[in-house]
Amino acid sequence: MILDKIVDYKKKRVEEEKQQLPLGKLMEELSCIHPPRNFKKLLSKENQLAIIAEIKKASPSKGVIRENFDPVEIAVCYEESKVEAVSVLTEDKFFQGNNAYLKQVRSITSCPLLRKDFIIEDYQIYQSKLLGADAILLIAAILTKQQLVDFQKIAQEVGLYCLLEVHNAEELEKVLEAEGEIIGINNRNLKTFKTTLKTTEKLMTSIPKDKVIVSESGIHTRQDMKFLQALGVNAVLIGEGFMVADDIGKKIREFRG
Ligand SMILES: O=C(O)c1ccccc1NCC(=O)[C@H](O)[C@H](O)COP(=O)(O)O
Repeated sequence: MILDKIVDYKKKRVEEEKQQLPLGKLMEELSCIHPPRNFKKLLSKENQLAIIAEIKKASPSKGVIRENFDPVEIAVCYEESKVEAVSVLTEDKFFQGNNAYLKQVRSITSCPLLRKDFIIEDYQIYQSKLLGADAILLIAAILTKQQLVDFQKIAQEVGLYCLLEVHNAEELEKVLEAEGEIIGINNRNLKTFKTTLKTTEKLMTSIPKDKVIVSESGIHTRQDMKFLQALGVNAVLIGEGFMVADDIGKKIREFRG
């Protein structure tokens, strides 16, 4: 499965990153920790479907999505369009992302930033903070319940929110046991790459009302937004739907209706 390949590569990549900047040195650079921008509050506005807009050049399912890719230009457009948060893909091999993109985007926007990567080690959590993230993604499919608990604790200590991602009932149970507060339902089946919003519709019913719910992947139209809002979802995470647009601002206005 693609996740296994991504995780295998990630393990090697993190080892290289540790050689370049060992944890001790990274922690020294983190000596002054700023609180995160309020990712959770911005996603849970009453009567409004919040948008997390993703900066995503390529993906394993689609290959290159945006040829003319300038992360800073895209971030400026997202900020001008008043999205609630921005997600920056930093994974380099499968998504053609880069840690530098997160740093660059941080320097030009005050929007809350989600670091979108495959977190499998403590090191990456501290690194996310240093790169300027306000939130990180924790994927239940690649982490144990204990890792979800431990990683959330570290994230809280350094001032990062966590978006805990699930795709099925078993993963959701794990995330609820780990007391995740912001739950992302990934509509993409990572075996087939197919997306269906029915995944959100189905899993929503088992999520307590006090959680913030983000529907992720495969959201392509205003109709999709309306469908998810009617279900009671708090926020959507959209990558490809914006990345394929010539005029991203216009596309966001279309999605908002
Ligand atoms: O996008 C993929 O093909 C993919 C494959 C394997 C693991 C993760 C993948 N996507 C990561 C994401 O979560 C999406 O980038 C995000 O939800 C936005 O999805 P979309 O709007 O469909 O681009």
